[in-house]
Amino acid sequence: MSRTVIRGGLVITASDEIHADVLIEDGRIAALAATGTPAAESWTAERVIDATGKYVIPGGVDAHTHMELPFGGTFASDTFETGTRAAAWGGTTTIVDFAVQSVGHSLREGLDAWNAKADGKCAIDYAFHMIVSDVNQETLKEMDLLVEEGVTSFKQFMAYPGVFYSDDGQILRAMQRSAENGGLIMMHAENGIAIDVLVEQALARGETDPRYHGEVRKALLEAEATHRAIKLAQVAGAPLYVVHVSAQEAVAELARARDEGLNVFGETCPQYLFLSTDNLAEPDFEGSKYVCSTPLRPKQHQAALWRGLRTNDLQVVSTDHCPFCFVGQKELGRGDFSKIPNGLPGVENRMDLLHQAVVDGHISRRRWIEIACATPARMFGLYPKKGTIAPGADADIVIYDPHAEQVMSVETHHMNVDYSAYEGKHVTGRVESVLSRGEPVITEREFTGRAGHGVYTPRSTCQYLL
Ligand SMILES: NC(=O)NCCC(=O)O
Ligand SMILES: [Zn+2]
Ligand SMILES: [Zn+2]
Repeated sequence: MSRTVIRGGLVITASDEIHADVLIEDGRIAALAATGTPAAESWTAERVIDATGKYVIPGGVDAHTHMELPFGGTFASDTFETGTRAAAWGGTTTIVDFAVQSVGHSLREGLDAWNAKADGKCAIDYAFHMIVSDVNQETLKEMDLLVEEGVTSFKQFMAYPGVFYSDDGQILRAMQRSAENGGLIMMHAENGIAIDVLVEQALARGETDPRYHGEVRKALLEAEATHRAIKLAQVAGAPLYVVHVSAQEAVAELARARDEGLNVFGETCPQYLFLSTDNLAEPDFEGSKYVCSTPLRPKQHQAALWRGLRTNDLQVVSTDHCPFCFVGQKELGRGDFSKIPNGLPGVENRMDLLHQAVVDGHISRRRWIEIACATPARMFGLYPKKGTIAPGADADIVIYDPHAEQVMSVETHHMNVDYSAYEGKHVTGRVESVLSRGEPVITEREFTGRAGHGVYTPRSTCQYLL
């Protein structure tokens, strides 16, 4: 039996903060005991990690990543190998990525393809949601099978007509199915049909710069789609999780639905909390680095997002990590913002940025762990294996130095992308060491993991329903 003890740290979970030692046996947490007590002192182990003065927190659960996603004629630049290694550097020990059903193909074909991309490559554990792009009778039957085997959430798009888009009828059918089989529909809520009209009109006026991406993808069209998705879910009697919420008007729709007692949930991302349309307006095509959908919003939307995270009208912060290099990828949209591949890098930055939110007073330490670890694990059927520090849980643990100072930069990050969305940002706090199922993946700021350590992790259904 292999044993590790982590001594002297402040153990933080979504519910508690205690000075405790943590005993790990064979990759799982075996026990916690208050530091200095006879019980803790009696533990012996081959590996002892001194966490004095540090936080001992659950590994992050990033429930929204896109490694190698095909988009706009190119592929997201992080592979499962590079992306999960970068995630580990940033204190994330589980990702839930999106397998894609292409139109005319089955869900199974998409899932098999994504399994093949990830198999043997990942440094940390991983699971899959399924993007449903082609709702038909076969797809609906396949959804039942996928839920049974641990792919329990399905993303649909009200945006991107002709690519991932589903109409209201297709959405309603998938929601009705998920009401029966226990799956959770994740919605990209933007009115893509209306947006495409505005894109065409903007380009006809010669408005081709990246900043127009933010102007045509209007907050009202995010709010309208969010409202419609909520009503469709209500008709179907299904729970709903709205991804990458960025507009204050969309937060208001979620808050109203939750006040009515509906099982409606919302996720936002660090880019909406820390970046804005000011970035999209950067000159010399630099704004393309910040093109994602939903788009970055004017700064005043950020207050509503922080408030939503405090009031639990928003429950999760994921990255929507979908990196494209500036050179050769974002550049595809020079002269036409609609051709810029959509997405930002961030899988390595999330835990640190949210710790900075603690330092800045936006959220408490326990809320940091709740929105970044515990709730995503519960929302997507991974709890308590993932997302907490408790006996029986996987020993996915981060030793976090809350006093270290760092400056985020492409020069020092590990993501396979040629820019940082947070270049030059000063952050207090840094990951020092990371264990994945008890194995050291980052050891005092050295990568000690390996491709293939991470395993596919089937999920149960949502554990967060009212
Ligand atoms: N968000 C984004 O811009 N790219 C990834 C695809 C998606 O999540 O819609
Ligand atoms: Zn989306
Ligand atoms: Zn996404």
